[in-house]
Amino acid sequence: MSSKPRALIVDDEPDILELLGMTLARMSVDSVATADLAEANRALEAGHFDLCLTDMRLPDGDGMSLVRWITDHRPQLPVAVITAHGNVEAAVAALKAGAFDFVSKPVDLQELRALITTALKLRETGDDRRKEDPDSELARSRLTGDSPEMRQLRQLIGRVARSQAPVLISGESGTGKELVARLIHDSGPRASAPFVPVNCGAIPAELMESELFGHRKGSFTGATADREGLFQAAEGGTLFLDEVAELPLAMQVKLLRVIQERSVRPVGGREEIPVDVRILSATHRNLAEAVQAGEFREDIFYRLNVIELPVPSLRQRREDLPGLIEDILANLACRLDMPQPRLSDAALEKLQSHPFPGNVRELENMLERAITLSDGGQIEAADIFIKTPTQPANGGEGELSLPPDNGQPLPDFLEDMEREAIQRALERCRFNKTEAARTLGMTFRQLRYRIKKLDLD
Ligand SMILES: Nc1ncnc2c1ncn2[C@@H]1O[C@H](COP(=O)(O)OP(=O)(O)OP(=O)(O)O)[C@@H](O)[C@H]1O
Repeated sequence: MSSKPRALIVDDEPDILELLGMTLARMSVDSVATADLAEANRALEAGHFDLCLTDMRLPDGDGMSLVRWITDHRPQLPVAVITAHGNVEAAVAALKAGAFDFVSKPVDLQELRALITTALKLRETGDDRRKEDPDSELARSRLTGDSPEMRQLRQLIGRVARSQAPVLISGESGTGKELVARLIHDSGPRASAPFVPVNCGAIPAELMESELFGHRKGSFTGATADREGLFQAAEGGTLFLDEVAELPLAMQVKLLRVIQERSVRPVGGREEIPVDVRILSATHRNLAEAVQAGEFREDIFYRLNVIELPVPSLRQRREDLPGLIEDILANLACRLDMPQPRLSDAALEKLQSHPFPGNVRELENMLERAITLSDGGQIEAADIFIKTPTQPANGGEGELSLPPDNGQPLPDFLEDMEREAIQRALERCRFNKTEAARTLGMTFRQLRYRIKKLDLD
């Protein structure tokens, strides 16, 4: 691809046309300036473009109709909109309609340059193979499953990977939400920059601001040096907010500001630091319900949920089970440096009749346990241990007993009891951590911490 990239600019304000044209020229991009929709359409019909920048309000109509036309007829052409300052609705509507990004007036040159760079990267990766096959090899190799649900998910991933719009990945625990987020990052123009996952439920509320936005030396006890936050660590790449429903309300407000301004202010700092980060988030909860319950702010929900990507549960795609088992056993065998065991028919049947409330993660745990129990090259039904609410790990719902008189140190015994109580609660609540935390009389955050500490995940 040796020829210079070409951009189409659509705006009726001569000053903006000039600014955009000059910025593009400095980045070695040729541009064609048009002042209204009719002219833009003629240009699109006549030639090839690698990027389109359009104003929202045009003399003969709405920039949105151009976004829709391009999405339908030129899906490989990244189109970005120029919105009036503070018009969040217009920006969100354009992203939903297929715009890959937006820039607001007055146009910030640094932001504009970052946008153009990302769009041009799409040109480099948008080869013909990808055009014909959105269900890419990369996605197939990582996300196992040939069910229609899985194929559709992979196609959606391919599509949203090209956009810069925030995506909310929803689905039950263990369905593969983090895997999906990584795939969106790795299949898009930000792949060579960092992917930074943040578990919003695991960071103590009082540290969250400094973790996300960084801090200046001396801003609080223990801040012995300047430290950059996770937003800056993800510069040019993707920040993945896992368990986003657990973000405290005060942090939601701060996050909204960062998304809107595209800059962060470290704790104790006065300056704003511009950041170019795409935000993906995930939740196993129904965020719309959390908004209704007053636990999640509607404005931030609206900004994070520009595109919703639901990940199906294992129950919704049972036909994928044999393929998943095969892949997981192959991975485990490789990790444990042993030949890949086979699964007896009875063992497969046993797995097929289980509802898998903990989804793929539960299947992985079950097979890992089975592999260590099985002797020889075959996993039998007896090696598959299915925990049900009525048949917990220790064989019965009995009382937790006193320490055995075997000299076990008390702290170890207490830790065992804690582990057992948490495991039972999780099983009773079908691995819904929020619910389990409630029955244990602790906050979700505390439970996440204990699970991590006790290595229960
Ligand atoms: N379709 C799939 N193919 C292969 N592996 C999968 C698939 N889906 C999930 N996994 C595996 O299952 C495990 C759980 O996935 P992941 O951590 O992405 O789930 P999650 O939805 O983010 O869970 P949680 O909500 O509990 O954080 C991972 O080890 C992941 O690699």
